[in-house]
Amino acid sequence: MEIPQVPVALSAARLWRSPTNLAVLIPNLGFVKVVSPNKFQRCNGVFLNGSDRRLMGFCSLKGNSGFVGERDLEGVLLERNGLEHSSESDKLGPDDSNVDSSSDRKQSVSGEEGVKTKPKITQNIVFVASEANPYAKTGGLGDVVGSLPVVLARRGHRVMVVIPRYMNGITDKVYGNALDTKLRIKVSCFGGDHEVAFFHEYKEGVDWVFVNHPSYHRPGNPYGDNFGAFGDNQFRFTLFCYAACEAPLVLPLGGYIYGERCIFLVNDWHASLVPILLAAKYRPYGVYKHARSVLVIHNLAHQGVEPATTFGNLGLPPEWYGALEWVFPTWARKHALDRGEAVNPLKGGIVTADRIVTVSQGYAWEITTAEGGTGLDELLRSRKSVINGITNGIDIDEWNPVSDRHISCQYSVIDLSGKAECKLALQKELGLAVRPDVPLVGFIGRLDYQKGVDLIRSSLDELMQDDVQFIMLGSGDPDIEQWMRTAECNYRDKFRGWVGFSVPVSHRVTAGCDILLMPSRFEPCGLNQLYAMRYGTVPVVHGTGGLKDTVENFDPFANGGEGRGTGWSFSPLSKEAMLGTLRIATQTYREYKNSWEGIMRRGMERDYTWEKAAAQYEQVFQWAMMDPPYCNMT
Ligand SMILES: Nc1ncnc2c1ncn2[C@@H]1O[C@H](COP(=O)(O)OP(=O)(O)O[C@H]2O[C@H](CO)[C@@H](O)[C@H](O)[C@H]2O)[C@@H](O)[C@H]1O
Repeated sequence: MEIPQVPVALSAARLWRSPTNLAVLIPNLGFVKVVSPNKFQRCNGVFLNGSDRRLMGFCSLKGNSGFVGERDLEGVLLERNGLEHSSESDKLGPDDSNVDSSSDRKQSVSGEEGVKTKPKITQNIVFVASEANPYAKTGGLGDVVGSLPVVLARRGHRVMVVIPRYMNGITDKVYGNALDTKLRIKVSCFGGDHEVAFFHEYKEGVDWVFVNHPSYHRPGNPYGDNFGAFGDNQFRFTLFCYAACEAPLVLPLGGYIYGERCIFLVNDWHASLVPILLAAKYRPYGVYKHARSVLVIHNLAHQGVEPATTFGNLGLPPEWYGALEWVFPTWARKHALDRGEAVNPLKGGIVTADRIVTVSQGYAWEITTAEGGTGLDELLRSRKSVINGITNGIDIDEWNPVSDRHISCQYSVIDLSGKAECKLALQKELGLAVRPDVPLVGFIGRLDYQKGVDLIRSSLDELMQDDVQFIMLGSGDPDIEQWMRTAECNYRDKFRGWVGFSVPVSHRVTAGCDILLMPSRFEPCGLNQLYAMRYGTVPVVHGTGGLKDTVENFDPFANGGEGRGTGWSFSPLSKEAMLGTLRIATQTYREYKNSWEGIMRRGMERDYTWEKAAAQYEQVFQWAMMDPPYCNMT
C-alpha cells in the first residue's frame, strides 16, 4: 500500500513530549502517539522527518485504518490559515442564557434539527462517571451513563466511558469481557505514587474503560456499605480522575489513542476533579489545550466535601486551593473553633468546566436559586451563560413493555391487556389480594430525603384508610427501611415494603402498578416517571425540576373534551396536596375509565429516545469547542 505524502508543515501540528512518549497533535485528527521518532518512518500512521521533525504525512485516525481524506486535510489547512472552525460550526452561536426564566429557556438547546440527521462534526468524547449500567448502578446516573454514550457512538462520535472497576464479589461477572490492557500508570497523590491499571471492553460501539485499583475492590456499592460511606472516597475518586485524564493519551484503543482533542463529559462530584486537573496539571505544559470539559450535574446535593486540610492530598499546585475552597456558613459549623473551611470538588468543577449541563431545564433554573442551589447558587448564577438543561432520555430497549423479559406478560399501546396481567401477577408475587379493580400505587427509589419518603411515611396511615394497595421498592436510609418493614406488618392486606435493590422487581412494579408516586423534594430529572409513562403507569409527582418538565398535568376538558396530559403534578410538597392529588387520580381510575386510558396512551406514545438529547449535547460540544478553554493559566 502506498502512503500518500501530505505537504503539511509541522507548524500545523504540535509536538508533545513526556519522558517516555513523543506524540503529535494533528489539528482535526487528534493526538497521535509516535513510537520511535528517531528517524523518518511510519509510526501509528504518522510520517516524521528524523532530522527536523517535519511532519511528512499521516493516515486518517478517524477509522481504524485508511488514509487521510480530503475533508480531513481541508481541516488541517484551514487551521494552518488561522481559521479555527469549519464553516458549519461558525454558524452556531452560544446561547445567552437559558436558565433565567421560562421565556429565556426558549433560547436553550433545541436539538430539533439534529435529531434525525447525523452530526456533521463528530468528536472524541470521554465520559467520566462513577457508575454506568450494567457494570455499576445505584441510581439514575448509572442509567444515563449506560445509555447516552451508546447513542452518541451510533451517531458517529468516538466514545469512551471511564468508570472504576468495582469488584465486590456479587457483580464481578459483568466485567468478565473486559480485558487487561496491560497498561499501568503511576498517579501521584495522597503522599505517594499509586499504580492503576486499565481494563477495556468494546461493546455497542463504545470503549468501556475500567480503572483498576485495590481501593475499588470491596463489598458494598460504589460509595459505601452497611456502615455508611467509605472513609477513603476522596482518595478513590481523586485517583480515578487522574486515571481518567490519562486514558485518552495512553490507551491505544482499537489501535489508536483518543488523543488530546477530546471532550470530557464529567458527571457529578466524583468526576469533577477532571476539569481542574486539565487546567492545573496539563494545559500549563501544552497538553489538552484543545480539549474541553462539560460538567453534567445529575445531583447538586452531593458535592464530595472534605476538610480543607485534605487539599494537600489532591496533588494540586497550592495556588489552586481557591478553586476548591468552600466555607460552611456559621450555623453549619460544629463548634466554636470550627472555621468551616473545606474543599469541594463539585464547586471546583463548576469553577473550571467549559460548559455545564443539568439533566432538565427546570433544574437548570432551580440550581441558580437560593432554594435549589445548595449553597452554590451564587456561583452558578455567575456561570449561567454556559449552563444548559437537557432532559434525559431513556434506554427504550431495556424499558420496553413489548419485549421486557422481567415482566410476566408483554403489552403495547395497541393491546393493553397484558398490563392487567402484570398487575395480577405482581399482586400475587407480593402476597397482596389479587384484585383487578383496586388502584395499585407504587414507589421506586433510593430511600433518601431527596425522594420525599418521609412524606409518604407521615401520610401512610391516612392513605391506608382508602381502598388502595401500595408497594414501595427501595433501599437506603436504614430508618426508613425499618419503617417499611413495620408498615408491612401493620397493613398486611394493603402495603408491601420491598427493601433492597432489584432491577427485575423494579420492572415488575413499573409494569404492574396503575399509579407511580414520586413526591421528590427536588428532582434533577427523574427517570422512574419516564419509565412509568412508557409502561402506561400514570405518574403522580411533586411539581419540581424534571418532574414538572416531563409530566403534563391531566386536563379532562382540553382538546374538545378528549383530555390532555400524562399524569398529575402537585404543589406545594405537603401531605394534603399529595393525598388530595392521589385521591383525584384514584377516583379517575375508578370512575372515568376512558379518561384513564387516554392518560395511559398519551404517556406510552411519547418519544423517550435519547436522540433529541444527544443532538442537544452535540450542540453544547460545538459551543464548547468554539470558545477557548474557560480556564487557561498558560
Ligand atoms: N431499590 C431499587 N431497585 C431497583 N432499581 C432501583 C431502586 N432504587 C432506584 N432504582 C433505579 O434507579 C434509577 C433511579 O433513577 P432516578 O432518576 O429516579 O434517581 P437518582 O436520584 O438516582 O438519579 C439522579 O440522576 C438521574 C439521572 O440524571 C436524575 O434523573 C435524577 O433526578 C437524579 O436525582 C431508576 O432506574 C430506578 O428504577
